[in-house]
Amino acid sequence: MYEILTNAAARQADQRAIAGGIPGWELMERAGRAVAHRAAECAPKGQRVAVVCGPGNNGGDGFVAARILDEEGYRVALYLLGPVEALRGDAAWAAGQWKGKVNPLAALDLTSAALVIDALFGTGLSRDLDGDAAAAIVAINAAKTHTKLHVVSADIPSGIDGDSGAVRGVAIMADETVTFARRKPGHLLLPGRLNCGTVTVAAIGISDEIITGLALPYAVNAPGVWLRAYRRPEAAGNKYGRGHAVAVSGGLAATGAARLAARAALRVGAGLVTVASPPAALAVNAAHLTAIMVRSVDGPDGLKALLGDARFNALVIGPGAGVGEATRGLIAVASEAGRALVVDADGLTSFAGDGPGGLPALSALVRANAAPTILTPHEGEFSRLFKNIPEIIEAPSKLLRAVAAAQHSGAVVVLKGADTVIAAPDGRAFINDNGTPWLATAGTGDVLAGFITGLLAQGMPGHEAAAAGVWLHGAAARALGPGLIAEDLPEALPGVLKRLLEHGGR
Ligand SMILES: NC(=O)C1=CN([C@@H]2O[C@H](COP(=O)(O)OP(=O)(O)OC[C@H]3O[C@@H](n4cnc5c(N)ncnc54)[C@H](O)[C@@H]3O)[C@@H](O)[C@H]2O)[C@@H](O)CC1
Ligand SMILES: Nc1ncnc2c1ncn2[C@@H]1O[C@H](COP(=O)(O)OP(=O)(O)O)[C@@H](O)[C@H]1O
Ligand SMILES: [K+]
Repeated sequence: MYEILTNAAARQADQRAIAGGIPGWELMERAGRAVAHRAAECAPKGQRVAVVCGPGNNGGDGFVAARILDEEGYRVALYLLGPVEALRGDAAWAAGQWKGKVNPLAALDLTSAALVIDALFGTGLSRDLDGDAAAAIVAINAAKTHTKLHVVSADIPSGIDGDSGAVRGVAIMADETVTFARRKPGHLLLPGRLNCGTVTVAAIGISDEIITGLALPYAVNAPGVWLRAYRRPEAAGNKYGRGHAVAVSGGLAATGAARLAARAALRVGAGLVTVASPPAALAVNAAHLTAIMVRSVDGPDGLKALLGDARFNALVIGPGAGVGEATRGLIAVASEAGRALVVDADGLTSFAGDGPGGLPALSALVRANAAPTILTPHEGEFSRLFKNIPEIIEAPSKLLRAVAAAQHSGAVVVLKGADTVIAAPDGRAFINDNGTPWLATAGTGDVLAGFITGLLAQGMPGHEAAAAGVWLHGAAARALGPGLIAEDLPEALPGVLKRLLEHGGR
């Protein structure tokens, strides 16, 4: 159930199910029934329900839901955008089954309604809303603010773009969204996710074989997509088998970020962790570290000497590093030494722009390195790094921006935020949904970079390590809740890992 259906893939899935012998009207009947059943759980029988229907198949789902709720004893009023004669195909069939009145959408009356079924637009939304549809949505959202009106959306809240999560002019604020077969990007990406309320996925007869056959490149970031690649410690193993991670420290006044990353790498299971410290900051780092080792490393040459020891197998460079030539040099050394590498924070900004030493230099390093490189930008760093590449910056969704950036750079790109996207250069991507706004606090990004580095040190492949790091970060944050600070996140990991490994994360 982790796969994500784009609008086009949802249409393909419907078509394959129909070709496989389930008539389209039956898919619609099941879709409408699933919406009606969810709605019936939200309000007692006898209540007034307003069903708003659009001109396509999403509207058809609304006609089915209206009929079922009417049969179950609700007082249903149905409103349609446009004339009933304009409905085509399965939607026309569903309208034919509705024996009640069809009111124009402009006549929408929410007085004393307990429920709204939103079936205006689903995956076929193709432009910004205006006119009667926009007015109805504004009225429904406004009514919700001063009554106990419960809104259930069919497939996706109307006005939300299923592929990007963007609001097309105006969009329904739903309490419940019942989608079909699998979630769409718009259920996971902001702002769409905030409009969905609780999302339920109804099966409607589209089989797992159909979904598998579509070879979908996108999935929700859950243990199911990376747990098989996670390396458990071996019964007869030792720390050397679990990798040696290196966090490269900034100068005297900027050492904390690397220590946060180092602590995270250790907690997530790297066998050994070393902070590579500029000589001037050695005493500060040494004074703050216990299980983590510290080594004096003077600039790129010093790092090159350190990496003469092949056991240092994964590095994080960028937190607290400072922007410029020296940081670029460190990244070049790690990359040329063929090490798994997480480039974060100042490491990313050091390659901003497309001049010499800019993004092309970073991409060349990434492509020449057989080990994985992970870039972990937040939106600001992402814009700085890719600002001159229109096909990345102007891609129509956060999902596609991250995918384009991964394909362009050759690196795994973790585009952070409340809806972090983890994209691989082969075009696959995961969207994360277990974050919490309590993560919006200083240093949590350094911890994330450390989690990923620690997983890479243990030999996890790049895309899976990045995805696992993001999920564990979110799970640790949820386990802590309000008041969390970056330092807490690695300390919450043992409980999260225990639940994950013993009960699959539940
Ligand atoms: N057989 C199928 O294909 C199934 C489809 N289902 C439902 O069908 C939906 C997709 O149906 P459609 O492809 O017909 O698309 P929609 O029903 O989402 O909307 C398309 C219709 O809205 C119009 N439209 C698009 N944007 C508009 C705007 N901004 N203002 C005014 N009109 C606009 C289009 O011209 C078209 O008539 C899914 O979301 C799902 O709810 C389900 O019933 C399951 C089966
Ligand atoms: N509202 C939010 N919901 C979920 N996660 C968030 C939210 N805001 C920030 N985060 C997460 O917190 C981390 C912040 O990283 P970053 O911006 O690099 O901060 P810092 O540089 O202070 O470490 C990222 O993993 C990001 O995805
Ligand atoms: K809808």
